[in-house]
Amino acid sequence: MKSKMVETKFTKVYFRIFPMERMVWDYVKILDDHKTIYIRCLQELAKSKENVIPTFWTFQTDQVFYNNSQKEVYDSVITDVLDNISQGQDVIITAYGQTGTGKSLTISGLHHSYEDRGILPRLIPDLFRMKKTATATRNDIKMCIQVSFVEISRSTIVDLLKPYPNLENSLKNISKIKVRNEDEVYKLIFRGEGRKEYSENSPYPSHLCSSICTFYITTRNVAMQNNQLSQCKLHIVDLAGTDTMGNFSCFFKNPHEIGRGNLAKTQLEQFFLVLSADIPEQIKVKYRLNPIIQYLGTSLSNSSVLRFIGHIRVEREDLLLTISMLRFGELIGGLKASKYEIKTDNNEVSLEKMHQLQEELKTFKIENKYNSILMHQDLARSLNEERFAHVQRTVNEYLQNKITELTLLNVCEANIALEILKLMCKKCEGEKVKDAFPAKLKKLPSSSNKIHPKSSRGSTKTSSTSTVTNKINEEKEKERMNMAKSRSALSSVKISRDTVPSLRDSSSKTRSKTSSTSLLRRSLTERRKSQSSASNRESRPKSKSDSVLMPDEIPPEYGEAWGLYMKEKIEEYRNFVELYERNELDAKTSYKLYLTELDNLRQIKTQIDKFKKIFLHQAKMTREFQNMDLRDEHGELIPSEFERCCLEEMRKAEREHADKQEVVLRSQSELKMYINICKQVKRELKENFDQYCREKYQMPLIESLVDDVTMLNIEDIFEEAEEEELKETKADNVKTVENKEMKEFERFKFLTANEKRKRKLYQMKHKEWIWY
Ligand SMILES: Nc1ncnc2c1ncn2[C@@H]1O[C@H](COP(=O)(O)OP(=O)(O)OP(=O)(O)O)[C@@H](O)[C@H]1O
Repeated sequence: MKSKMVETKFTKVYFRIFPMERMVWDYVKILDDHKTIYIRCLQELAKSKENVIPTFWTFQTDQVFYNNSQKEVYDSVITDVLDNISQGQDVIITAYGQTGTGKSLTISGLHHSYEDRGILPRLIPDLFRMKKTATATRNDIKMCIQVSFVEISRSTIVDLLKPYPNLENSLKNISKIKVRNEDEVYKLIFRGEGRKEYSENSPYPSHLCSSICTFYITTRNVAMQNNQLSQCKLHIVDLAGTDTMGNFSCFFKNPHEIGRGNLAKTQLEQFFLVLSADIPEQIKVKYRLNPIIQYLGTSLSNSSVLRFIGHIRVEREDLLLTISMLRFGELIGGLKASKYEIKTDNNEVSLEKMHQLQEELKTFKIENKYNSILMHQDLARSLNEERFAHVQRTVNEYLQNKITELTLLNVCEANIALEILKLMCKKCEGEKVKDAFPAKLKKLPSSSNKIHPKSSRGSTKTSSTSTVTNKINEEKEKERMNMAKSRSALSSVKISRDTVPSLRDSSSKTRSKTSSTSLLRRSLTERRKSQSSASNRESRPKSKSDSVLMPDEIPPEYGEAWGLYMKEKIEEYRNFVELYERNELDAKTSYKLYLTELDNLRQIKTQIDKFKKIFLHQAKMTREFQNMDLRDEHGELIPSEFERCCLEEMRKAEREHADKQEVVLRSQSELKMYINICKQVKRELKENFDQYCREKYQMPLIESLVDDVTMLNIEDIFEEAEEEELKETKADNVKTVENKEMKEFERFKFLTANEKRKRKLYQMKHKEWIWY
């Protein structure tokens, strides 16, 4: 395969400035070209140097975004990216920067409106459009898209495409899901978004770890043997925010969480330092310590398309971090170009291959023609009397051991030979020869009458000539002679079953006919032979109640007994179903209520934290600032009015929190109760069925199955509730929203919320309550 080596620079670095209500441009300036950015030298900001002429650091970028819409950012960053992907080149798009500067908004924007959706949701329809264009013109080209979505902290990897708890030990176990349309990807990423780790106390959904969404795009030419044309990866990375302890922007993060973000950025920086150095040997993946670098693997090299979007603030307190981000960008931007191999002549290759394949196809076609002539030729037309006589002779000789092999030219001859053999067998058993000749032979043309005994017999009715009769008699005599000879030979003839498929089939039919016993026993043996219970379930008639109360735990062997039970004990069965469905409905309602209450509880908790960490702190600072350290006669500090108000509000919220906890616990036990009733109904139904089996067949259900009612999976009920919700949202949206893509985006949002709840629920189930 020919290829072209090109030396190109694929790295681009962008910066997005966080907008403020009142922007102060004293420390940061942007040139009109929107590519050069100036940052005030920090040394000059010291008090002693207040009146010096300001000097600035200069940084060159590929574009600086300030007050740009999400669409503008997307259009700039994605230029050429889709072309690179279609050529099979790996792409990494990364957002990095200080905490709360808009990385997640740029990358996902999933928590925002459709208009403010980020790069990831905008790329999805474009990717599928690309797939459509690539496959539209050529039927032999197929493109497959798979998705992975992971969250990486200091040293652990979480698979966001699996339900919580989804911690993975190895990169090999990360799921890679094939997606066929936008809807499927949206569902996955919205769910994954909900499974991420968020800060509990931040005023916006702040991510504590880095996340990577990867698309694996494989193009194949199905007409070729070695059919993979290209395979590439598109990684979309949202790095954890970096920060400094004590900064107001990260008040909700603990030192561990801040350290995690800083470490990720520092290790990446180190890696790029080595990449940019002129070292002859590329760093091997196994030396990449950081899990993000390991995960990105060979995609993280200077021959891939790299798009880095730095996020910065321009306030004085953030300048140090801003400069650090710009320097990081400068380092990436300065990466040396590397040689990249582009397959330039796919068409040439495919043409060459195409010629070869066409030649092969020609040969196959001719071979196939001959085969079909030999296989399907009609007996009456193609097997003339000489040939028929020859077959008969050959079979006789074979039976008399004169020859060791039966040479037959086609299936027709084989059929005739078999018929003759069959006939011989019958003769051996003393049956009449006359009636035993195959019906097919009657149809032979009249020319064959001379030889064909049955046809000859027919012709005797009409023909009066003695020659014909004589010939018939001769034939009969001959036949008799042959039979006598062959009788002795026949005892030594062994016809292998493998060479006669029809024999094999008929014998199996006979076997199956004779193996019938009682209903249940037969059902047991037959069903045991069948492969999986899943396929059995598919073949069963499906009614709603059947799916509810003919659960997996009843073995498929009991299927027929279950059918009879449903007929005979229908009243009892209906009662069970009714009770089960009523409780299941109650469980669903109760679950929804429980989640709402849980949400309320969380909100109150956030409010309490806000009072504790922000308002009270502010009140205290204000009092200290105003030097209002008033003390009572016992020397106790008298709180200011502001502090008193905050304390009062906080206590009120704490009382509310305690009440809400009570409500949550109550709804939790209510939910448990409904689930237990459902389980009980199932158990009782099984016992009832077991009783029925004992009475009817004197055969109980397997003991362990009666006792062990599979845990009624609460997640199943919730999944169902979720699906219902999805349908409802879909229906609602159809009424209100016009735009199709917008509808899709908005209707999947609740999936994120649901996943967050599920994660919380899991954590709460496995955690002890903290009482205030
Ligand atoms: N360019 C912008 N325009 C308007 N709002 C913005 C912009 N950038 C960020 N925000 C807002 O700032 C808040 C923080 O944004 P976002 O969550 O994207 O930051 P982040 O860098 O991902 O934070 P973290 O590091 O904590 O995850 C959000 O409420 C977001 O809406």
